[in-house]
Amino acid sequence: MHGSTAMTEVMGILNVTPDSFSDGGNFNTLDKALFQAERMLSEGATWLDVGGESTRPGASAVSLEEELERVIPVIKSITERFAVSVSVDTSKPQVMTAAVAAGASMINDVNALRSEGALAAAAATQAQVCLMHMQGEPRSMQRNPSYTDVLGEVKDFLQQRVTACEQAGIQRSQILLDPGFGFGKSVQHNYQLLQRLPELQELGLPLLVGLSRKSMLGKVTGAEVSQRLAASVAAATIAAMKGARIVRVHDVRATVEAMQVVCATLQEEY
Ligand SMILES: Nc1nc2[nH]c(SCC(=O)O)nc2c(=O)[nH]1
Repeated sequence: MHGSTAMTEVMGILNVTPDSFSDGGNFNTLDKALFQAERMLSEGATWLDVGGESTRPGASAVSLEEELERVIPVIKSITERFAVSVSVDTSKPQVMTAAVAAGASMINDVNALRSEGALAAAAATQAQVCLMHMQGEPRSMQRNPSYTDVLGEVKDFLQQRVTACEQAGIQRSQILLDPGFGFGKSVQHNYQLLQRLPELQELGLPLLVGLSRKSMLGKVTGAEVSQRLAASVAAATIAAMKGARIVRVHDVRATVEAMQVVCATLQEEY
């Protein structure tokens, strides 16, 4: 029983890549992003994760200028208008610095601050930091992921990154950890990590997980990306029951209601 009186928080995904607002219409990217942000907040998200570079396997790289142009105006507008915590999904130190200056309060780095200058940039802000495990690079990570003990190796990697952060002057109280579902893992690896999530709690830091609409869910349901709501809510529920502090999702309303059921279940007293 991983009872915790605090309800698992829901982080809404706000991708500001060109294809993420391809629904036509005459709004510009910023307007669409603000509309989405407001909708996710009204649905109960307490975090919004703003990302300008897709980290899907095989995604093309985005220049620093382009990434700044995409995410900074959105982060600035959201934090000026709404009472919500914003994380920036980036691996570039310059984007980290600018995003926190624009109002972001978490740096969400799928590369766990391994880029040149990233540790120093994060340390210079007082922002929270999410360190995520990835085996290999987005371009090639899904070719042939292999582990002797996936949980043990993910845990060791995260511990090493925490140590690197502490040596750079980042406090443990600023750090969250993330096993990185889908980032250099087979379907089996992903489900082993989800099943053994409580063992990552032994690192003593809050866990953030991203399972929403991922291919590990498609593989077992046969559902297309847009048809993975039930599987995504189920996965978020399992993660929350196993101690996740934040779940990063596309479908905020449904997930918030699932978290309310988890919270009622894990409460000790009535
Ligand atoms: N912290 C964290 N950040 C993420 N950014 C993405 S992008 C791929 C997708 O959403 O399918 N996944 C994650 C995740 O799992 N954890």
